Amino acid sequence: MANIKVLVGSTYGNAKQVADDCADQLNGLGHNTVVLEDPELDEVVAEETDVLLVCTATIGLGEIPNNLMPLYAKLKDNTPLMPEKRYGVISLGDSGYQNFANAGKQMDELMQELQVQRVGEPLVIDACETEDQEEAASEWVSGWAAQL
Ligand SMILES: Cc1cc2nc3c(=O)[nH]c(=O)nc-3n(C[C@H](O)[C@H](O)[C@H](O)COP(=O)(O)O)c2cc1C
Repeated sequence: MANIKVLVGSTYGNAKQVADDCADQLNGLGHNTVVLEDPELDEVVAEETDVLLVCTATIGLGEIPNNLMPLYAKLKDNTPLMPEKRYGVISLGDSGYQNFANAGKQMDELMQELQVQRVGEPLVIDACETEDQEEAASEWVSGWAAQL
């Protein structure tokens, strides 16, 4: 079973809610999952961290939410390579905006840069089209967790 850190990027609470539900689900499957609302670099690079699950909304003009931005900047600056870790991405957005789900794309690119191994395809949840975001995430997590 894996030690999973959920890296949340949330302004209004949607992504946080999805992250909490996913953590419950993963813990129910026997994993050790912790949701980090203000993730620190140390917690992410820690040896005991096996898997990173990014769960972020997009804000502003396609930006990473304020609570996740410090980690993004530190990872960019320090570029700690983590080829032994795995990750997945849940990206919340609204296709009514120009830079649809851009924060999830940025986090995905960063993880690739840091050589973290991606598990599965990122899940993109469009607020315009998805009535039940938690349910969409839950279905995705089932498939994702099976690949861990
Ligand atoms: C002021 C504002 C700006 C937003 N900008 C974008 C954007 O550029 N791209 C996008 O895909 N979604 C954008 N969204 C939609 C949010 O990502 C979406 O509503 C998400 O579910 C919010 O999650 P949160 O409650 O965790 O912050 C924006 C929403 C607001 C309120």
